[in-house]
Amino acid sequence: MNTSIETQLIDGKAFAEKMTKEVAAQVAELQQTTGVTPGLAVILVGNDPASEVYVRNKTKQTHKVGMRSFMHLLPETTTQQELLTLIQRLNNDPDIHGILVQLPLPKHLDSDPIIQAILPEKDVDGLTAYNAGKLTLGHTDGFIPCTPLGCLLLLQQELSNLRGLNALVIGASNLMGKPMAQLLLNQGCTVTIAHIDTRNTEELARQADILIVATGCKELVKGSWVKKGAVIIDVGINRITTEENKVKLVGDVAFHETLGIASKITPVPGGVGPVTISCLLYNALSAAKKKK
Ligand SMILES: NC(=O)C1=CN([C@@H]2O[C@H](COP(=O)(O)OP(=O)(O)OC[C@H]3O[C@@H](n4cnc5c(N)ncnc54)[C@H](OP(=O)(O)O)[C@@H]3O)[C@@H](O)[C@H]2O)C=CC1
Ligand SMILES: Nc1nc(=O)c2c([nH]1)NC[C@@H]1CN(c3ccc(C(=O)N[C@@H](CCC(=O)O)C(=O)O)cc3)C=[N+]21
Ligand SMILES: [Mg+2]
Repeated sequence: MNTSIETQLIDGKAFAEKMTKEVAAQVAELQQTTGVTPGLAVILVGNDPASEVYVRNKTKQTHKVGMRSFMHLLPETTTQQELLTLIQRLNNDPDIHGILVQLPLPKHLDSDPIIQAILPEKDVDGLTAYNAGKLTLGHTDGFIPCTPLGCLLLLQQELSNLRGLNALVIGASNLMGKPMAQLLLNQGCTVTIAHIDTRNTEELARQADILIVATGCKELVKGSWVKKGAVIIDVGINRITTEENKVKLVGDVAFHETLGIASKITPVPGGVGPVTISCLLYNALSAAKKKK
């Protein structure tokens, strides 16, 4: 039988607006009670298209909630040492509570030592060994990477209980796939991670109740890969040029093919992206609160 079901869109934008309002109220309260204004420093080296989308929206939202935003737009030619020196300076600056280095960095830079130079208490992206270790151990007092945290919050809104569900995470980066899998495991899901060398990703996808895709390959996941009734979280941000010569964003899932098969899916744009930003603001607020 080939009956089609109604696929619901998960409104990340609306979720993010609610969360951002809550953060704004807490920023105002923190200011009143302690005089502290949370400050977030963002470092972007060169020009990665997905990072540019992120930086644009982030700067707007940071100001909207009453935080300070310190943008460091550095040329493609920046050296490893220059970047390390900047991070040292931000680590020592009491007005900066959170530091975020946009990934990927240009190829001539070695990103891991740069990330690890960030003080764990300012690591609002949750990428240092300290915070990644906290997540793995199930501690709840470290910083959780913003995108997987946002995906989890959306899933918790849509599904009352994640326990026992089969979850497939496609993509295994330190920024997204790995922490996502860990979060889902901590919630009681049976988790599988697929990556570039996985041989049967399609077959694994067909068994997944929850499908989370973060690969940077536009429209990788086809409708035929999706189990009927699955919940899909599409993390991909890919810029394409349409036949009418317009630039638009598409995800890592062939969105239209999943309609009638998935029970719920996050659109791109308007899905995970805005929630990532709210989670970043939330983490920056937490960093400032711990400092007071
Ligand atoms: N909406 C949002 O808020 C955010 C969106 N993004 C977007 O999500 C995507 C992924 O980001 P990120 O995790 O940082 O990217 P990375 O490039 O760091 O990681 C991609 C991962 O996907 C794997 N992969 C690549 N191609 C395939 C494939 N065909 N099949 C299975 N696995 C594959 C890679 O495997 P291997 O390493 O083995 O090559 C790697 O593990 C990007 O489009 C990015 O722009 C990212 C963060 C936030
Ligand atoms: N250290 C690090 N941490 C990251 O979290 C990180 C990163 N590097 N590098 C780049 C990716 C990408 N990313 C996005 C976040 C929000 C939107 C976003 O706001 N998206 C809107 C776009 C709306 C629009 O402008 O069209 C949406 O999807 O609706 C996009 C992309 C975070 N990333
Ligand atoms: Mg990356």
